[in-house]
Amino acid sequence: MSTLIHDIGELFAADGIRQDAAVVVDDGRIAWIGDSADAPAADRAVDVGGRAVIPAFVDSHTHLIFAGDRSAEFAARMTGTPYDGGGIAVTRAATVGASNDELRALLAGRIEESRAQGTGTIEIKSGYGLSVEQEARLLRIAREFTDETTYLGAHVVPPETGRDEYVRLVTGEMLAACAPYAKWIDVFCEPHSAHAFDGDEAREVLTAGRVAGLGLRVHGGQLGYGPGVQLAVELGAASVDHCTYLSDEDVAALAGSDTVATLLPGVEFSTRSPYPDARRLIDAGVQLALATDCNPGTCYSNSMPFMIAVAVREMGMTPHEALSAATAGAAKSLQRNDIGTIAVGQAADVTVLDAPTYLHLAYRPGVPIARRLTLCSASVGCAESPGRGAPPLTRTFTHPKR
Ligand SMILES: N=CN[C@@H](CCC(=O)O)C(=O)O
Ligand SMILES: [Zn+2]
Repeated sequence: MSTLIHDIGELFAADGIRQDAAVVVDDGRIAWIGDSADAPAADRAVDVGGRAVIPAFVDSHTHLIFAGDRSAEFAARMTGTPYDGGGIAVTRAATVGASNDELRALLAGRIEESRAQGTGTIEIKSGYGLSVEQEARLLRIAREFTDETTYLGAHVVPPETGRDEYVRLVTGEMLAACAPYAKWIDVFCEPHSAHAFDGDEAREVLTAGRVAGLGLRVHGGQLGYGPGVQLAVELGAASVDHCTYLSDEDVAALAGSDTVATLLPGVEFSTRSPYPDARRLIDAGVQLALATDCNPGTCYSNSMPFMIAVAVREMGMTPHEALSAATAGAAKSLQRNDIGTIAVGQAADVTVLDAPTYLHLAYRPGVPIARRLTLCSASVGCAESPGRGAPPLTRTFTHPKR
């Protein structure tokens, strides 16, 4: 069934921003893009009333599968207690104690929240199991929701196991149990945390993951300067995430590489830390992504519009750069060329803004204007906010430039 989406006030297309545009979707793919006035006939039509349409956000870094609550840890941070990764053990205990159905329900609810804020593709990491059975269980459940699953057994060293023994487990039996459910392997490479992994340990983890056929991702430069970024580039990781603390050598290595630097501004917001300098990276030619890192410790927000607003306000990104990083950049970090842009042939995964222009993403922080468009064979609609419903597409907008 083909669908015509028309009266698009502003279309954030791969070849530039178009006004008064229309898009035809056929069989889940974008089949035609042009002026609304020239739109061909289709089996059904959706009038978006002058709203802006953008690619659905790609949230390329989340830890969405967990149980428990760490709001008290957040409150303590706001009065000066620094983050060091120690709270991961608290989430582990709650997660291990939750049944499969409880975890499924928690994850489904968080994904529903993400969709209601305009997110299409979501990456999900394990990392709150820290044993063979529990890590495999988390990935099995996450796989029910997304193909973008990441094995993060190397999140922290659990207290009951020695460091060397744990690295052996993560690179051996645990990897074998988890690899069938994972596309990626990740490691928290952070010499500034007693709980995380140093450069040599991270290298062992990533090398073993690569041998098992997994793509590489790295948590690097979150709490201080360290080897994570250089290691990611050297091993050809798809992405190195956080990049809050970067030496000039780190920036130069990223600039000459295919490794995407994924910035996670919700973490700096929620840990009251200095933001990464996105401008420095863009000016050096580094490819950037923006993602939420949604997790119970450093950022319990799955709002991509919020990340865009913070990146623009605090990190020197233009609204265009921030939206591109949250869509095309994040798609690149997942090595996906079918999502993250609006162009003929791409997956028809788009988000409608209750606004005349994408600039409102940063201009109206905290206002729920983004909704992923769902194109089911039976119906067309916008993802609903849990308990609140989607605003109907009845209001119309006139683009400010017209
Ligand atoms: N830093 C490592 N992992 C997460 C935080 C996990 C937690 O504190 O529960 C992050 O990306 O920030
Ligand atoms: Zn993370």
